[in-house]
Amino acid sequence: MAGQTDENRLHVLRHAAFTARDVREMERPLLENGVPLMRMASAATAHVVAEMLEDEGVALEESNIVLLAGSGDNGGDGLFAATMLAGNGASVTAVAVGRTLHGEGFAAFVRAGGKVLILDPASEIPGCAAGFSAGEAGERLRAAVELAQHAHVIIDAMTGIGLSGALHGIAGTVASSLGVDGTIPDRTALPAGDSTGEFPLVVAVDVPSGVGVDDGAITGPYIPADVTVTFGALKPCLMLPPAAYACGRVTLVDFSFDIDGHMPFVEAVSGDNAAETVRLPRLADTKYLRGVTGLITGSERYPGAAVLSCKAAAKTNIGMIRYMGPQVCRDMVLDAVPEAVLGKGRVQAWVVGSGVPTGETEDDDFQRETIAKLLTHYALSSDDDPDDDDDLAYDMPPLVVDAGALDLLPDEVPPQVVITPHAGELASLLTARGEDVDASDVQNEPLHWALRAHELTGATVLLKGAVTIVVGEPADTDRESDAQGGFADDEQHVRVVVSGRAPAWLGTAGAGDVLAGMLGALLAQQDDEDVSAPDVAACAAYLHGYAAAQASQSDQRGFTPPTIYGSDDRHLRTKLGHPIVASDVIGMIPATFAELLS
Ligand SMILES: NC(=O)C1=CN([C@@H]2O[C@H](COP(=O)(O)OP(=O)(O)OC[C@H]3O[C@@H](n4cnc5c(N)ncnc54)[C@H](OP(=O)(O)O)[C@@H]3O)[C@@H](O)[C@H]2O)[C@@H](O)CC1
Ligand SMILES: Nc1ncnc2c1ncn2[C@@H]1O[C@H](COP(=O)(O)OP(=O)(O)O)[C@@H](O)[C@H]1O
Ligand SMILES: [K+]
Repeated sequence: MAGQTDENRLHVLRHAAFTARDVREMERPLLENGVPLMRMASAATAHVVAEMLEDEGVALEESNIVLLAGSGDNGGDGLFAATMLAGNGASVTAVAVGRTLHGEGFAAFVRAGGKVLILDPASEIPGCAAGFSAGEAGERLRAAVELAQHAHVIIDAMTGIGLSGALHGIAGTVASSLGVDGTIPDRTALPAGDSTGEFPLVVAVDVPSGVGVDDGAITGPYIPADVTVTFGALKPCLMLPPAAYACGRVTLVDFSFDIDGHMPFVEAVSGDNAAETVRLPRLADTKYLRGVTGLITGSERYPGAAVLSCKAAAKTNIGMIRYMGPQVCRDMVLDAVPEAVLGKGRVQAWVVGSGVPTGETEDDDFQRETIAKLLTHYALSSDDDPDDDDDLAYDMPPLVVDAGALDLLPDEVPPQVVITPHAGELASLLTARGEDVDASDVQNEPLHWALRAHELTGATVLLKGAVTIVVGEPADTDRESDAQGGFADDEQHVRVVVSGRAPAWLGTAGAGDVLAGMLGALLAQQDDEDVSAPDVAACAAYLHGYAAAQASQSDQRGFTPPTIYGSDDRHLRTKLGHPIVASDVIGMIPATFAELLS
């Protein structure tokens, strides 16, 4: 049984992220017992840096390393790591970006022969002359940036979980000179978060300094890392977009934290989770018991979306699909899926809007009218004044609202309504509700805006991207407290789940239609009320991503669970894969089920 427990713990460590506050709570008892966490953190960091140099064929004695050190414990971790590297022959310069340096770390570093460059004229670091002129401060800054640009490795230890707001001051200037300012990482998608191997390699200590630790937002300067060595537990920024794209490969140093005693703030779905949401056929099943999905998708303008959504749904383990749409779509759907049933009837879940143009257009009026009529059954009265119709809305089957149906969403809906926008669509939905936001704001702070959309509408929000974020209510939420406006006020009450299973090859026309169909089918087969809508939605994104990975033969993912420091699975370069079209993803759905269920 011990093995089983270890396996569970490992799964949680690799798929759950905890807020900075919880991480501090988890480290406290260990620190009180005198466990030398900083020494453990720095030894692991030094080891990872040495391994990276070895991988690139650079001997430690020949290497130039620049440590960017802040004045907190993150800088302390960096200084002790740098001490070990200097002690083993590396040439290491510590650049102090704050006014102070961790006392013991600094003393050890100097003893090991490390060099120090201080940038702040007002700094108070023993033995380092300060009070230099503004001109000299500028010279020193340029020299530090130049040194770092020509190093083999930059160790980024400016800020860790103690960051507040965007990086400012000297740390901010250093980060924007060496990295980027406020833009999301623009890098080639390589398997296992691999780097291109170009110097300087960047190793982030705990987290890349400057990214939003708890929300993964990018609002200021930071240095994208090739590798992040993180301590104790994953922080949300290592999992949430866009910060996760700035972390590179992640190594987690297990400090034996009491992870069971704390609620993760974000969880990444795994293959096991996805398999659990699949309803296995039963001996006495009928097509109706296996679930029926109704789709009102496609239009005269975009008939292909009807085919993609219907075919994807039909292949995602259900008994039947019903399709409603214009003649051209009906013909194409029947051609692609002769099993489809046309017209109205009982369903266990709906999918609406994929391939339906937004706004008023003549051709598609009928499609939008049908969707609008269906959506009225999901409209809730305002929070303060629940009425009997709300019960009917809560009793409606789950509904996926995609693309051209998003602007028809009622003001407030129950949580079995899952909206599936990309960043631009979420920005439009929020703008229509009075928020001042555009698509790039959503890309920079996706969690914030997904939470806002959930709070405003009550819907489960699936925000698409390389890492897809889903927010909504946990399974055990009771409706009475919702009606009193209880949800979303307290972030603990909101479930945040991500899936980063897909390779970037999936960013191709029609991929969203395929996801909508798969999600509709996965919702139709749920007969366990303990599974929350956000979990089902994230698992649909996982299955979709997995099928895309199979179709493109790619090992690249938006989020790769971390390697546990000290385990044997030292990183191997894996398959990059090849381009695909959305139909290829549908073709791989059966193989995905076979693989995940075996
Ligand atoms: N978890 C664990 O188990 C263990 C954790 N450990 C390590 O401790 C780290 C946490 O250390 P911490 O608490 O000292 O805070 P830290 O991240 O160094 O940040 C404070 C510094 O950042 C600065 N600063 C803040 N905001 C800023 C801004 N916007 N722009 C610019 N500067 C800003 C702030 O400056 P100030 O505001 O004081 O001027 C101060 O200098 C943690 O991440 C991990 O590495 C390990 O050693 C052991 C085990
Ligand atoms: N860089 C990426 N990496 C992985 N998956 C991606 C990436 N970009 C987009 N995707 C996925 O591809 C799909 C695109 O959907 P969408 O934008 O709605 O396309 P369409 O409207 O053409 O169907 C989403 O599931 C999204 O998560
Ligand atoms: K850092």
